[in-house]
Amino acid sequence: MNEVLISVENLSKKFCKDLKTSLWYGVKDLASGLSGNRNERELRPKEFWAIKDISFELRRGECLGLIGHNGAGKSTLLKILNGLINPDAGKVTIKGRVGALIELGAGFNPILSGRENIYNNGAILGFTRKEINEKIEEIIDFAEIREFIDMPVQNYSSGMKVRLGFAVAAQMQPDVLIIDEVLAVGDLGFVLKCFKQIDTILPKTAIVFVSHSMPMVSRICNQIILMDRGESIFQGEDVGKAIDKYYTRFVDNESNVVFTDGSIDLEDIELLDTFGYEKNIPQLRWGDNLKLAFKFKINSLVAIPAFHISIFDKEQRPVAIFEPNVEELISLNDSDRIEFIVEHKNLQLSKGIYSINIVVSKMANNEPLLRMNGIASFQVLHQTDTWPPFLLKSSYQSI
Ligand SMILES: Nc1ncnc2c1ncn2[C@@H]1O[C@H](COP(=O)(O)OP(=O)(O)OP(=O)(O)O)[C@@H](O)[C@H]1O
Repeated sequence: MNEVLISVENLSKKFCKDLKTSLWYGVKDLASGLSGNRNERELRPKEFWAIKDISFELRRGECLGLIGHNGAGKSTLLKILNGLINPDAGKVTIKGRVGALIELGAGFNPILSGRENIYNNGAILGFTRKEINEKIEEIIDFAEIREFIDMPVQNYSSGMKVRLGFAVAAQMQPDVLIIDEVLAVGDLGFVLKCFKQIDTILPKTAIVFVSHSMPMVSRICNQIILMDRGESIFQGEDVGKAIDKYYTRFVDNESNVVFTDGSIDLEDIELLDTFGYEKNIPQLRWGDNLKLAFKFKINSLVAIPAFHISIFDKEQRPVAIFEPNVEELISLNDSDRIEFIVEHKNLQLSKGIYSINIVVSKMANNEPLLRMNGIASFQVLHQTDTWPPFLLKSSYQSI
């Protein structure tokens, strides 16, 4: 087994909601610090735990994902790991060189050029000028900002700052690499390059990665801490389960009309032949048939409608679309309602929660009549924790 590079024991950090009180506590702590602060594990009025009792160990070759909603304490934990702030209680032990990409542009001196900043940051990481000289061309190439390398960093775009930051942090081959949400501002080409670089350095590095993008987290992390109000509410190597838990905190059952010309309204949608319910969300088992019953009310329809029904995952990425109807479902003069069932057999969406959007348009020219998001949600059940949107029924035979 590889050596432990990061060891965190019962780490806690409290903050105060009010600046004045915070300053007063600061003075008091300073005084009591001299005689030994005995209240470090207790909260005083207006204080709260930004980090509470977090413990973990990370070895070379491992990548820990820190996930949780806004304000959960992820960045605070990273800042403690990076030595930017001190914890109130607990202990952090880090071995080796630490590369960190924390806040956009943090760690850069804005009035210095990109090149000068590379030397500065390299020196902070503990490299000699000679070592940096050997690496600098690679860093500039990796960041793809050669044209701008002698321009002050304050004039860089946010993507350029991240490119430079990541290039320095990753090319210097640190033992520990700390990455906060920053990759979110890089363009796709750069993000792909970063992932490739992370894959290359990971065997020799321990990485702590904070992100709100679960596809990114599942792509690189082999263990997760799910945080909520400073505490770890899930911790372990079951990345799929952690992501599941993260998502179920954001179930949204509100449907909304994005566009309507008033000619047709959705009256009802129902999932048929469901397996069960959890918190009002109908459940299906993987491999079941997905059967949706729609009821529309016609107000003043003059054209034959086509129905485009699509399925979105929890990240609001479209994962599938039903073929639209090519024939009219009812002759328009017959009724003031359109009711139909649409069915897809043998659902192979992997486990997780999905939502449904619908667009009703004129069949002849696709002109929209009604567009609604989140008209229904459903959950697919399966015993294996998989992340990709499809789990394909498969058979294997040896040849
Ligand atoms: N210097 C500070 N003084 C007081 N409160 C702070 C300070 N820094 C952070 N906090 C508070 O600590 C809590 C945790 O913040 P933190 O930035 O760690 O959350 P996060 O999980 O990184 O959130 P996000 O997903 O939004 O980046 C928040 O309630 C925040 O307001």
